[in-house]
Amino acid sequence: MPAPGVFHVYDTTLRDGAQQEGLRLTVADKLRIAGLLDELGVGFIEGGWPGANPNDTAFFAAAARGELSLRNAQLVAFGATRRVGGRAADDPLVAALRESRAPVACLVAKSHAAHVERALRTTLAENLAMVSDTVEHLRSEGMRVFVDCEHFFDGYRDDPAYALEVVQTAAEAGAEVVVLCDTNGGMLPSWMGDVVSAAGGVGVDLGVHCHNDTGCAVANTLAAVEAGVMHVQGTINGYGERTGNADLVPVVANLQLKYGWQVLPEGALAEATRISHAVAAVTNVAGSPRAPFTGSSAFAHKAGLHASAIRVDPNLYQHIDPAAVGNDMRMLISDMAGRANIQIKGEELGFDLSDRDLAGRVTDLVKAREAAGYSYEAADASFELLLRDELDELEEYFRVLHWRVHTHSAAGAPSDSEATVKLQARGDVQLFVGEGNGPVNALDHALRRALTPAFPVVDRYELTDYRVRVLDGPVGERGGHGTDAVVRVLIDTTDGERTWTTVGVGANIIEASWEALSDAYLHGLVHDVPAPSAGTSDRVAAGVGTGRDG
Ligand SMILES: CC(=O)SCCNC(=O)CCNC(=O)[C@H](O)C(C)(C)COP(=O)(O)OP(=O)(O)OC[C@H]1O[C@@H](n2cnc3c(N)ncnc32)[C@H](O)[C@@H]1OP(=O)(O)O
Ligand SMILES: CC(=O)C(=O)O
Repeated sequence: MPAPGVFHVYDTTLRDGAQQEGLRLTVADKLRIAGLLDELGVGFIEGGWPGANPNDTAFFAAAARGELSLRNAQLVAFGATRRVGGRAADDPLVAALRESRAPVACLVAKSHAAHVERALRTTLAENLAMVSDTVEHLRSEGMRVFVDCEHFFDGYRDDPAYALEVVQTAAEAGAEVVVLCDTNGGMLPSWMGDVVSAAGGVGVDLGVHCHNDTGCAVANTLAAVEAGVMHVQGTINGYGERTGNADLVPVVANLQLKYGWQVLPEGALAEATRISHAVAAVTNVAGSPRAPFTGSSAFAHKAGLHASAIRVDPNLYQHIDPAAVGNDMRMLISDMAGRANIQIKGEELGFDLSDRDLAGRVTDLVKAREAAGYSYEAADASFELLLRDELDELEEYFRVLHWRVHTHSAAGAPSDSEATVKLQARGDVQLFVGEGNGPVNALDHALRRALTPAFPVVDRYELTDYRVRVLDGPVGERGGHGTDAVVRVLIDTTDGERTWTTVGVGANIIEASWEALSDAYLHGLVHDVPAPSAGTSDRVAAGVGTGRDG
């Protein structure tokens, strides 16, 4: 396929993306996302619909005041053709497009005859007049104009002559690009080509805007490109109305890495994963871990057979080098692991597991522990502790002598928990009490206080997540159910820079939590403190700390 001359990468995250259920962007969010889109190197950023709501109007005003400076992209104001029976020059929403001071306007126009007659409730001729009047007016005001032909594909199937007449009218009025929209997202890739080719006969540059209702938004976009469109619209992380829009990163990654078209500035694609995740942090709507190219699982390998080939050459089980989109390969440890997974993961963690017997032993241990309910896939830190233990490289930072926790509740008052932890660290015995708003919270406070005299660094550790999963029971045994089931607890801990996850399993949720909790501290210490020798002493440093405010 020949490389295109001028190809438009057009992002509509701030307009159609914001039409996603549960997604709400402030002006500051929009400015931040626009900056990220510009870093990705898209050519056009559709900022919203000025005049339709105060937020979008304020965003364009902020951009016009210089609060947004774009290196690569042009800002686009979205709007509609003028109202039925009016004049574009007098239409308040058309005025808002002019006043947005964006250099480009993108107008949504009806192109499906049934929509004109039933939704717009006007004649086919008046709709054509609305298109030409609005395009000509904005062109005469010095704006570049693109036209989004809403429901184009459905409209073409119903009444091809009228759908093409709308394209022709927009082109003759001065639209630079006419965008064919699969508004209801019902198309399939093999249906795109003929329709795009027919519209191509009009002789104007065409674009495509696909929704994902058949799960084919990216494929439909690429099919339209193959049929000749030179302008692709999409959103970061596929955000958008209903099931979303075409995810722009897979679209551009496929164009660059598969077709060999340089559609983003040199080097920008390698920022795609960072930018996709940064946009998700602003929207507070996480992208899917399984998102092609940018998802955290996109290059994660679990199966033993895959890992054994990857050890020879990662390309044997990867369609691209993850670095091309700024992502990383990850090796997962689970009961589906073979020696190769363990060896690769071990090397990643800095251990030499080239010895096949040693790697085999660790593999068997992992499988046995997974059968008992442990899951190392999400708990890298516990896997590292298991590995160190098996290699005799796990020093005893502290020895727990005993712990206990109890919870009291009084009628009408919130329940309180109190935990006691007695341990030995750096030769001293520490006995501390912690209080908390639940048993795990109280245990955390007591353990932290007991460790602090020997290891002040633990003050930086913070538990950020705690997840419990009820399991069927160990393989081969009749599992408990309901309140006597085996549970798995996963705890995420951070020191402000690094985050690690530990796992605990037990029939008693408190015991499982204690295992995950004490391993979380142990893992932090292994990384932050040179290995001590535990030593012994009769000295008891006792104190009582209240965890609630600590
Ligand atoms: C396919 C897409 O996703 S396009 C983008 C859709 N995005 C949005 O709708 C979000 C922003 N929209 C809004 O804030 C509001 O709908 C507004 C401000 C645009 C209009 O609000 P209202 O004046 O209250 O009208 P309402 O939303 O009820 O109906 C839309 C009107 O626009 C008309 N209309 C629809 N498409 C077009 C079009 N392409 N050109 C001109 N008029 C149109 C409808 O016929 C209807 O007219 P009516 O008021 O005479 O019944
Ligand atoms: C314009 C647009 O968002 C659509 O047709 O889906």
